[in-house]
Order: sequence, then structure tokens, then C-alpha cells
Amino acid sequence: MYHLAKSIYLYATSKEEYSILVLGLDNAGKTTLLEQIKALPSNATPSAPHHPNLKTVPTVGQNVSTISLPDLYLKIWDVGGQHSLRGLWQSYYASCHAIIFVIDSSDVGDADISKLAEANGAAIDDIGRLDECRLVLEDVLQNADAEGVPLLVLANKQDREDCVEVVRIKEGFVRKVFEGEKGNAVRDSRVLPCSALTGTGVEEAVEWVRSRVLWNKESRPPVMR
Ligand SMILES: Nc1nc2c(ncn2[C@@H]2O[C@H](COP(=O)(O)OP(=O)(O)OP(=O)(O)O)[C@@H](O)[C@H]2O)c(=O)[nH]1
Ligand SMILES: [Mg+2]
Repeated sequence: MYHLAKSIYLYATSKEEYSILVLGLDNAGKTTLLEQIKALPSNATPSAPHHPNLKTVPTVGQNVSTISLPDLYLKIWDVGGQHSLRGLWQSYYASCHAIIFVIDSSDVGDADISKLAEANGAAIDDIGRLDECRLVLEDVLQNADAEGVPLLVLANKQDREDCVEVVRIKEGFVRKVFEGEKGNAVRDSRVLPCSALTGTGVEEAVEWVRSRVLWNKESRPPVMR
């Protein structure tokens, strides 16, 4: 009887948990984004409000936090984006349910990769940030373990005066990467603007991810917590 009661209790109180992987070049704003997500009203309670820690340092390794939404948990993995750390990303692909790829909208020139064709084949140290961003995103798209995983591209730092508008990042960069030969085009994806620093667009980003992991749950089932 005790075991039956315990099973019913666990069934009634447990929720599905989905893992979200936050990727992007160093300095893109991944850790700042994680801090803002942790501080969302849906996660904090009036008795335990959460104030985002916006003083970040470059991540060496990973930060992980689980946020509780009414119907599910999102376990969010923020991994370091420095060049030397990117080799670790692929070990997260097989178990993630969605990827958020963060772009620093003030560090991608005019975001038009068609002008970069001649940079193909250059060593990574010799290329600009837009091309570096393209190579890194293509690498994610091409990895078999990440196949079919919903992908949200966040055009971050939209609060900065020198940022490129989201439409240019979408049309000049993301669409061309997806349509390119390494693009692996068929995938649930979206490009959204945000400012991880001010928090603008963060809630919309979480809502997109929440809806897409649910949509994709037959291909990538959640774990129960
Ligand atoms: N203006 C502005 N600055 C931002 C925004 N998001 C992050 N930053 C700043 O960008 C810098 C890097 O932010 P992080 O969140 O540490 O970047 P990261 O992607 O985690 O970097 P790594 O851990 O090295 O991969 C910090 O100085 C942040 O304050 C934003 O939306 N707007
Ligand atoms: Mg970081």
C-alpha cells in the first residue's frame, strides 16, 4: 500500500524535464542569458525573487540551472564559447532537446555572409567574427547527434546602438547558412531578437523553446523528474 501511494504521489508531482543547450561564440551573452532566464517571473516566486547576476566572467566549462515552468522543467546548459572549449559541445548534443545559438549582433559586421565567400579555407585565427560564427553554426547543424533538434538563433545585444538588426541576421546570415551545402535545411528553427542584458525578448525565447521541445517530444522524449 505504501509503495502504491508513493507511486501515485510521485506520478502526481513529477514533471517532464527537457535539456536546453546554449551555444555561441565567446562573449555572445550566453551566461547573461542564463541569468535572465533564472530571474523570469515564471521561475521566481514572490517570497524568493531572483535578481540576475549580470557581472559575468568568461565561462570555462559549464553553468547549469533548472527552471520550473508550470508544465515542465527546463534544464539549461550554458557552455563556454571560447575557441578552445568548442570541442566539448558535441558531447551535449545527443541528450539535448533544443539548442539556443546566441549571436552578438554588434560583432558580426553587416551580417552578410555572401561577401565572405573568398574567406573559405582560411585558418580560424585569420577570419572575421561573422565567418567564425558561420563555421561554428555549420558545425552544429552538421553534427549527426544534433540532427532534428529545434534550433533558436538569438540575435543578442539588440540594446546596443551598433547592433545589426535581427532581419539582417536572419536574411543575410542564418538563412544562407541553412540553405548552404552544410546547412542541413530541414529543421524546426527560429530567429528572434533579444537583449540578455536588459531582459528584452528573453521570455519569448523561453516560450519558443518550451513549445518546440513539446512538439518534438516523440523524437526526443523527456525524462521525468
Ligand atoms: N549591451 C549588451 N551587452 C551584453 C548583452 N549580453 C551580454 N552582454 C555583455 O557581453 C559580455 C559577455 O557576456 P557573457 O554572458 O559572459 O558571454 P558568454 O557568451 O557567456 O561568453 P563565454 O562564457 O566566454 O562563452 C558581458 O560583458 C555582458 O555584460 C546584451 O544583450 N547587451
Ligand atoms: Mg559564459
